[in-house]
Amino acid sequence: MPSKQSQQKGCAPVRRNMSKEHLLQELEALDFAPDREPYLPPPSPLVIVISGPSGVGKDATIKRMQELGVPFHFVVTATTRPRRPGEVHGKDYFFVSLEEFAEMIEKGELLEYAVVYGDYKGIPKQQVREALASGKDVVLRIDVQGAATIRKIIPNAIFIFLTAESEEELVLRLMERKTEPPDKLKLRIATARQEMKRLDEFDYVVVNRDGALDETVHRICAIVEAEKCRVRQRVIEL
Ligand SMILES: Nc1nc2c(ncn2[C@@H]2O[C@H](COP(=O)(O)OP(=O)(O)O)[C@@H](O)[C@H]2O)c(=O)[nH]1
Ligand SMILES: Nc1ncnc2c1ncn2[C@@H]1O[C@H](COP(=O)(O)OP(=O)(O)O)[C@@H](O)[C@H]1O
Repeated sequence: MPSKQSQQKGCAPVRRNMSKEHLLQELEALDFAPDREPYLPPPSPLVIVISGPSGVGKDATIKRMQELGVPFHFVVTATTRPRRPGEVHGKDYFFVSLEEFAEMIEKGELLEYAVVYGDYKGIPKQQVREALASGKDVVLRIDVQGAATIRKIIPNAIFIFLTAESEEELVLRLMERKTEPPDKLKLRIATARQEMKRLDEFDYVVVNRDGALDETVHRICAIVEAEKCRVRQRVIEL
């Protein structure tokens, strides 16, 4: 039963009266040497897919996680889409030509690729493999069709669907972002309507509420923490 004092502190750690060495000497005298091997191996590195319609806040969420020093490897994917103002090659995307992209496909360098809003996008396989081998959890920020492909290739990945509170909020964000001309905006909104119908292909859904980006980051980290406590670990074979 914790002492009155520790009860007052809540769950303060109960301090040992004797040093660990002293206790182990006593145990030795009893001719008993406990096994020092850890009971459990460290949790397996995870593949975390963050997907959802254009404009829900995938990029903003990942940028915020990076600012907060969340220790995931955020995969930089390849695209033939022209670079937007402020985007950096090798950071936001590997911006490549159509020929270069075709060569990546030819050489089998892509784990997955798709045409997304008229541009090619693809996941460099080696980058994912190296990140996992280094023991890091890997985040894939891909569209809904890409998530479906990854679910076939890496069934043990964790699939998180990010959404805005409403279609109106989504459209306002896309308009405010000013990255698409009106005709392309319409395509993204029409695509978003279809993508919202595929929510049940995912394991988790996180609503990225207006002005609550840190709450979104916290929720995603909480999902990953819980997944690391699974008895049956999601071991990734790639
Ligand atoms: N399938 C797939 N989708 C990707 C890949 N890289 C990025 N995407 C997704 O492509 C979609 C369009 O990305 P982008 O052109 O940056 O537009 P945004 O989503 O409006 O910022 C987004 O949902 C990205 O998550 C990839 O390698 N594969
Ligand atoms: N929680 C939020 N509250 C308000 N605006 C947001 C939030 N998350 C993202 N945004 C804004 O919405 C727009 C779309 O976000 P972005 O990360 O580009 O979406 P996606 O990568 O999913 O296309 C951006 O201008 C971004 O700054």
